Amino acid sequence: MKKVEQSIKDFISETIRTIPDFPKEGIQFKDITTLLQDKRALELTSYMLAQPFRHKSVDYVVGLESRGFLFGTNLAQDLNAGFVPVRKPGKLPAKTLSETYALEYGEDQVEIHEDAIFEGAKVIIHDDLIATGGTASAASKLIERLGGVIVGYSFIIELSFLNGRDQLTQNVPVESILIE
Ligand SMILES: O=P(O)(O)OC[C@H]1O[C@H](OP(=O)(O)OP(=O)(O)O)[C@H](O)[C@@H]1O
Ligand SMILES: Nc1ncnc2[nH]cnc12
Repeated sequence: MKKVEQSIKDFISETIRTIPDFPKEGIQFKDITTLLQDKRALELTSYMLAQPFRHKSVDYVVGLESRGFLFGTNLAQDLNAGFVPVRKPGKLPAKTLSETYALEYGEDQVEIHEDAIFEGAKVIIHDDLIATGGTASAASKLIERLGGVIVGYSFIIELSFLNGRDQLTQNVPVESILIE
């Protein structure tokens, strides 16, 4: 990796704080609010998220509620794509598809508007963090049920010891700025 890229990663990493035992005992919670507060980290994170996909044709960036919304719309604009939210249950107003999944802590459900993407659309799934991969995998199923084609995954942080990437659609590039 280029030296400058590594120093950007080191800088971004330093702006993220780890909160022990939140929201449950044993979870080392990665808090990106401190990254968001820092205008340079904010700009560099946007830059680093877009970098691997700049020359790819992308129709939509799908952002996962809620922290996947923070950089998701910006990433969509950088890639000349639209933005589609995947939300927690009962939040989207029109007709939806749902998928249930297991979290690192607990269980949840995600939904997408059934008219959100067209058949054959090229989609990048973005979230702040991948842990077990349950959320991104459930979102992948929603997109594939709508006939979308996942062409990339984009995360700020990957907790690689949880092997979340094994849950994702195979043979699709997974781009994480920071791998722990
Ligand atoms: O890979 P997984 O094990 O599925 O975990 C990752 C998900 O967990 C966090 O979201 P959370 O459910 O805490 O919701 P929030 O973004 O609304 O805070 C994170 O932002 C990811 O969406
Ligand atoms: N350790 C963690 N930190 C922040 N968000 C998470 N979502 C799942 N696990 C997490």
